[in-house]
Amino acid sequence: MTRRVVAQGTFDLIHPGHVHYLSEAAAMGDELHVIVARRENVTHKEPPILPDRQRRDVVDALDVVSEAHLGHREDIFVPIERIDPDVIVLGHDQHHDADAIRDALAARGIDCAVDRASAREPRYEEELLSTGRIIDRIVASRADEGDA
Ligand SMILES: Cc1cc2nc3c(=O)[nH]c(=O)nc-3n(C[C@H](O)[C@H](O)[C@H](O)COP(=O)(O)O)c2cc1C
Ligand SMILES: Nc1ncnc2c1ncn2[C@@H]1O[C@H](COP(=O)(O)OP(=O)(O)OP(=O)(O)O)[C@@H](O)[C@H]1O
Repeated sequence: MTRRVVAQGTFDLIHPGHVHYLSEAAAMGDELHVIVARRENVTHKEPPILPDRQRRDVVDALDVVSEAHLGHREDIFVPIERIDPDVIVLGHDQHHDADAIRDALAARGIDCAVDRASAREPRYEEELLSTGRIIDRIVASRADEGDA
């Protein structure tokens, strides 16, 4: 039987933290499906710079990813019902509560485990493992150039 795994996130500017998360999730099964958040649903932080389709296409092109799907606009469990995964792997810092997701899955009669991935720490001083921090670095560096 094919074991399907689901991972999810915004994936605005891809970095090694994303690669770590997706590789770890892929190793938990045979097929990795990634749900890429719609811009309108990224409300807990700055919205992504890149368009929905571009973020989906880049994630889809990664070797460890079987298929990347743009998320549903209103109901995050619609893609889950369609993909029918064996396990949903939350990112190490994703704000979603694992028990709340387990309860919602049970209420819909979806038999699926919920697990959490590990964090990847920087391996050298300058390594940036956060989209928000990469954008901050770009903005600061361009501002410095403007001052010069
Ligand atoms: C199980 C699960 C399913 C999700 N499905 C969707 C979805 O269908 N559409 C969507 O826009 N976001 C969906 N999300 C939410 C985003 O993937 C994401 O968690 C959030 O909006 C982006 O923030 P993050 O990159 O900090 O995780 C889902 C999240 C989880 C945990
Ligand atoms: N350093 C990291 N180690 C492990 N997983 C990571 C790392 N960075 C991001 N991820 C995971 O990748 C997924 C998508 O991350 P997301 O698109 O929110 O990017 P991000 O770099 O965490 O964003 P930001 O830092 O701007 O909030 C999330 O589940 C997140 O936990």
